[in-house]
Amino acid sequence: MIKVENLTKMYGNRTVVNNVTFQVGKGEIFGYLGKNGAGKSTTINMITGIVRPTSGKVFLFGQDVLENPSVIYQKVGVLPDSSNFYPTYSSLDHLTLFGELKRVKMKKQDLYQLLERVGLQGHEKKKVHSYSLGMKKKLGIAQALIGDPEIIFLDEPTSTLDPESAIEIRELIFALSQQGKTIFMTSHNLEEVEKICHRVAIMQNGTITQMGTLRELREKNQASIHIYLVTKQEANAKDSFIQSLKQRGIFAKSTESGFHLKIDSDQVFPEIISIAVREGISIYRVQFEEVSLEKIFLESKATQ
Ligand SMILES: Nc1ncnc2c1ncn2[C@@H]1O[C@H](COP(=O)(O)OP(=O)(O)OP(=O)(O)O)[C@@H](O)[C@H]1O
Repeated sequence: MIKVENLTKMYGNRTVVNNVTFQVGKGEIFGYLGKNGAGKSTTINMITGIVRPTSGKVFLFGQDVLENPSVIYQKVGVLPDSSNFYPTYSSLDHLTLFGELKRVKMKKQDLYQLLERVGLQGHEKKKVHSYSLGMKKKLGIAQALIGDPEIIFLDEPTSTLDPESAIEIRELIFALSQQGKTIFMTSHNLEEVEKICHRVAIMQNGTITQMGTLRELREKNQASIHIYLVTKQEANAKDSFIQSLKQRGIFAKSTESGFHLKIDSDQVFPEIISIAVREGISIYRVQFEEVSLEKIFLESKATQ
């Protein structure tokens, strides 16, 4: 649905997006991460036709955006990094106006439904100057959903939202992807990205330094999965279990409450269970600890 090839943006002598290439498929939630100034918004602005690339290509639905800009407006929704609204207009007024600009015919009922989807029910007729930052963000998301777009770009969709609203918006994003919509979102909230994104790209100083599913990033970064097993076993039975695991090349050591194991892939887990059964080890509790996206992100910074 989205294909970006060698996309570059220079402002004067400064390269703010440098030779970026990626693709996003239908129904995917793609997370674009990076610290402030990394070039995330500039990438979105180039894909959505707001900023002209210095070089490179952008294809949406297989069509070259620079050659055929009309595709952008018809089937694409955008929540920009900052939305400007008319203070004396209500949510209903804004959606009506944006609908007209996008040439989408919407009945009053559709507008109410859209505002309910983003959690603005009860505020439809209130003027925007009385809105909190979070309410303006929700209005921006409603605006992005006008015309039921196939590709939705969301620049920081949950920043400024309270935790409850952020959960609602995450559920909405997830539901949109379940309906086959393609979501490209930026976020600073790594925990959020871990929860909802199918794939991520990490951007640093205009360049993508890591890209893939979380599993791929973990494997690429040789990130181990730590497993803690709680048991009430006698010491000699524990030793025998540890020896069997070591013979299979699995790191294992005894702890006060049981065992600490380290594996590179969860594919090994069924074998661990088989060995435990064979060795007569009763396991009361299992705790997994996987390397977080935050760690990958921080380590990725350290390599620069
Ligand atoms: N119109 C412009 N002219 C000159 N420099 C610009 C312009 N727009 C953006 N930049 C610079 O490009 C760099 C990337 O900006 P961009 O807004 O894409 O970053 P970002 O990753 O979205 O950051 P944030 O998380 O703060 O939104 C920044 O250093 C910014 O100052």
